[in-house]
This record gives sequence, C-alpha cells and structure tokens, in this order.
Amino acid sequence: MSETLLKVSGLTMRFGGLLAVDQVEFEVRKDEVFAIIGPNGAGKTTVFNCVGGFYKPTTGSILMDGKKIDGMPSHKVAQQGLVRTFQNVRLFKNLTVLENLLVAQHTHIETSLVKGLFKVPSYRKSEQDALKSAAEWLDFMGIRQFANREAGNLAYGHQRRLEIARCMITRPRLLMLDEPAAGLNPQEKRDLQQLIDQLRKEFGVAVLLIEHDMSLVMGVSDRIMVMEHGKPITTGLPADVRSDPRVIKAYLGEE
Ligand SMILES: Nc1ncnc2c1ncn2[C@@H]1O[C@H](COP(=O)(O)OP(=O)(O)OP(=O)(O)O)[C@@H](O)[C@H]1O
Repeated sequence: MSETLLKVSGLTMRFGGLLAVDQVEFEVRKDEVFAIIGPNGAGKTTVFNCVGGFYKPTTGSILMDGKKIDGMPSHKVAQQGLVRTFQNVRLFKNLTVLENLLVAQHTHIETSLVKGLFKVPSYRKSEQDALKSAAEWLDFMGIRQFANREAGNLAYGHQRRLEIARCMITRPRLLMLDEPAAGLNPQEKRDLQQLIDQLRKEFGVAVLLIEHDMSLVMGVSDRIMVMEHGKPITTGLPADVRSDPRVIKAYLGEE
C-alpha cells in the first residue's frame, strides 16, 4: 500500500444552521485515484472547497504530506502541489489556448521586473521553458492545433482538456477534478478515463474526483467514498461500493 498524500480528519463545515459536511474522514494515497460520490447536496463540493482552500472548515484538519493546509488560501494550497478544476470550466476565455498555459506557469517563471525589462538570459530561458512545456501539454492533450484560438471558442470537451492541462503544467501531486465528465459525450468520457489513467501512470499524480457518471467512477477509481447528508457512509473498492446495499439505497437506487 502506498503512502498517504492527503489526510482529512474530522472535517466539518457549517453554513449558518446547515451542517453541510459532518465529521468527514478520508485519505488519498500517492498515485491513487480516489472518488467521492453521493446524491445531490451530499456535501461533496463543500469537501472539495475545504480541501482546495476555498472554504475555511468549521472544524477538522487537512494535511498534505503531513503539512497542515486547512485554512490556507487556495493559491497557497496550490503551492503545496494541490490543484483543481471546476464543475463549470473556468478558463481565461479571451486569452488563447497557449496563453492560458503560459499564465498558469507564472508562479514558476522568473517575473522579476528588472530581469524582465532587460531580458537577462535567465528570464529568456524561463520564458522558453514555459513555451516548451505549454507545447508539450498541448500535444499530450491533442489540442495543439487550437494553440492560437481563443479558449472560449473551443469545443466544450477541448476546454475541459485545456483546464486539466492548465492544472498539470504546474506539476501537482494531487489533481482534484470536480465532475470532469459533465457535459461530455460518450466518446469524450472514454477519452477522459484514459487520460486520468495516463496522468496517474506517467506523471505519478494522485487524483481526487467528484463525479456522477458511474461508468467513469467505477472504471477509473482505486477507492470510492460515498457521502449522504454530509457524512461518509462507506469507503471501499469500486466492486464493494457498487454492491453495498446502503449505497444502492442512498445513491444508485435513486437513479
Ligand atoms: N456557500 C454555501 N452557503 C450555504 N449553503 C451551502 C453552500 N454551499 C453548499 N451549501 C449547502 O450545503 C449542502 C451540500 O452542498 P454541496 O454542494 O457540497 O453538495 P454536493 O454533494 O456537491 O451536491 P451536487 O452533487 O449537487 O454538486 C447543500 O445543502 C447545499 O445547499
């Protein structure tokens, strides 16, 4: 069994009188694809928002490689190697596809004003590296032919791939995907499953996934946590979760 990358303990999030997430515990191991499923309103996105630094949890602890990240803002969480996509794709729609990938690397590029103005060699080198890396990711995602097109004009499936590339270009250790199959056609969903497998195998990235598409979840996940009313009801292997009567009742049964 591989080591723990993310450890969430006693996570609780309250919105006024509503307990959206109630004592949630789980771990994501290095190289693992871990999915969170459950009916609408179960608290999945709220867990994501706490882990990604978008909400400060009411109580609980979130450790990334042993380091406390709960309460950190999202850009600091990203610096710890944890990045995410959104339910509705969020890109700089008026920038080109290539520019989206260059902007994503800005924290890694030497942006010192003086160095930039005088274009000293180290600045030029980091610019070249950023371009090279962007080109490689465009090739990997099969969207290089759209490099100079405005991101907002890409087909939806390509926008999703660009959003994942924008995360991966920062070389995260944990990639969080929030309903990545939403809005994709059946072929795009199969491609997505292959992509997630490939990202894990080739780049050693762990994946934390929220998804309603059961075929994708069952096909791609190592382990699955099922939530209902803010609480985990079970965590296990896809085959075990699929046949668990509580899960069928809470989630699969409602479809
Ligand atoms: N910012 C917020 N303010 C108040 N209530 C919220 C907020 N965000 C979520 N909630 C509530 O918390 C509960 C859990 O919502 P959440 O979006 O986490 O569920 P979910 O499992 O992700 O659902 P879905 O599958 O529909 O995305 C819901 O009752 C929701 O209305």
